[in-house]
Amino acid sequence: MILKVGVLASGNGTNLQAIIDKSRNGQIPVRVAVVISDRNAFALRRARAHNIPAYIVKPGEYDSQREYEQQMVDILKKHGSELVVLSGFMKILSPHFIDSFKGRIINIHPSLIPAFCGKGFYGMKVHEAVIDYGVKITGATVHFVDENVDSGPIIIQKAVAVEDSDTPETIAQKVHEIEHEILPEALKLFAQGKLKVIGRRVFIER
Ligand SMILES: Nc1nc2c(c(=O)[nH]1)N[C@@H](CN(C=O)c1ccc(C(=O)N[C@@H](CCC(=O)O)C(=O)O)cc1)CN2
Ligand SMILES: NCC(=O)N[C@@H]1O[C@H](COP(=O)([O-])[O-])[C@@H](O)[C@H]1O
Repeated sequence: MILKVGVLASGNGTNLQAIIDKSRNGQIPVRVAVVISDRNAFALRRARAHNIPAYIVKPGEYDSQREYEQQMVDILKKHGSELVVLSGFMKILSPHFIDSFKGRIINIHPSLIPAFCGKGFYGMKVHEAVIDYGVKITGATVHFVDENVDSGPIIIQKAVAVEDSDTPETIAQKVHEIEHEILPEALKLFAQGKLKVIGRRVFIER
């Protein structure tokens, strides 16, 4: 059974590219049905290069957060999205959007949640905070999305060492490599129906 996913992205789209590549070569039972961004992100160019419908939906063009989010919901449902993937998406979604896809929204975050997450922690800001704090490991997290930020049940995490020579840029590169592995894996597990959420915990049927 091929899972149709809708992707929301605000940036370069390397995680989107990983999903596209692994779905096209049959590694994961997934098809990217639509991509939406809040800005003219390079991720949209990646989608169009593979003939995937791609939309810019700008929050500032709507009278309310609800109308903005409803436009995205309508597009996602028009394209048959069964799971919504936040792949470097930079807008915090309200309960209206969350309720429209209850239990069917996942996010990739570039740290080991609950460290370095929440409002204000995105992109390079996360890796800068990792260096500033002096932690010895970091990594990436795939989690279900709820109405709070980066607080949903965790699906997969993978860690990497922070070396003395590391910079935010070198950490970003190492974390990206992890992300491009664990996000597709999480999609595969969801598509196979192998994720069971009990309270805050996600149990994976092996
Ligand atoms: N309801 C939820 N919405 C979103 C979640 C979530 O877990 N629950 N995850 C984020 C993605 N994210 C971290 O993984 C994240 C994205 C953005 C921010 C943030 O502080 N954004 C700034 C605006 C930045 C911009 O517009 O460029 C802000 O809101 O002030 C924090 C975490 C996606 N949505
Ligand atoms: N808090 C959200 C956040 O910081 N997300 C991060 O944005 C990057 C997007 O990269 P990409 O556009 O190349 O996939 C990724 O590192 C992702 O974890």
